[in-house]
Amino acid sequence: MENGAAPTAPAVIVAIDGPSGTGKSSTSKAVAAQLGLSYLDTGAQYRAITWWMVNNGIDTGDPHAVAAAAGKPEILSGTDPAGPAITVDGVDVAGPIRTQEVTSKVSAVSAVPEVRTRITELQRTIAAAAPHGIVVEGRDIGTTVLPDADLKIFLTASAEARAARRSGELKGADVNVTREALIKRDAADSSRKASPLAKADDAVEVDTTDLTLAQVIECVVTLVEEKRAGK
Ligand SMILES: Nc1ncnc2c1ncn2[C@@H]1O[C@H](COP(=O)(O)OP(=O)(O)OP(=O)(O)O)[C@@H](O)[C@H]1O
Ligand SMILES: Nc1ccn([C@H]2C[C@H](O)[C@@H](COP(=O)(O)O)O2)c(=O)n1
Repeated sequence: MENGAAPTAPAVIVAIDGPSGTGKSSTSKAVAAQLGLSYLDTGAQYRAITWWMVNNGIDTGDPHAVAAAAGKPEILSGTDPAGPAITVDGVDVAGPIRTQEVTSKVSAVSAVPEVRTRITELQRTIAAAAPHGIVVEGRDIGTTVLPDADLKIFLTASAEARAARRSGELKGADVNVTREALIKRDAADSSRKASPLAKADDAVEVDTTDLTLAQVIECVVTLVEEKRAGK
């Protein structure tokens, strides 16, 4: 370098999609932190708008009511992988969006096209503003939100492995009940008309069933580094 400064790596956009419990959040946060990238949890945004609907008495089973209210809440997402903040109308909702009530209603709310248009716009704005690049995780990032992402990963794992992981988090939860709930949510997310959960044709599929989290992180870091090196 002429001025002696270290060369900076070009910004890189990484899309990580997959069903629930495949390790998207854990992997994306760690990869972003390791590579100095921003991080966006798009599921948290759909959870946040669902939380707002519930708190404002909107019938989440009524797509017309959800569509009419979709533009009202102001959702702000932080992109620090060490502490990804999320607020709705200035209220910190990082905890409340993880309740069972929100989890059971988020698929219906996120299937409403007006909701997806609104949230997709937010996601694209955030990704475009990331100074060194970003890891964006969700269900339709590689197919719809960022179809020109530099690298697309689609994580999978058996329903049994995913249920065991989730049951480990939700102390005392019955693994069979957890498994059925995961399968039901994935079916709803995959079968909706608007931008369903799907693998992009050019995504690299990584089956995490028999991999440790550390192995998955290492695999994705290597794929990003290879992409950056132009391989
Ligand atoms: N390869 C792995 N091996 C063992 N446990 C894992 C692995 N990957 C993730 N986990 C654990 O599984 C749980 C779910 O992971 P995570 O939240 O990252 O999944 P997710 O795909 O983002 O799920 P969701 O879409 O529901 O948010 C976490 O407790 C995480 O630590
Ligand atoms: N890009 C996305 C991300 C998430 N959703 C919906 C569907 C999920 O069931 C829900 C919650 O996501 P999670 O926090 O479990 O990752 O949000 C979506 O439709 N599109």
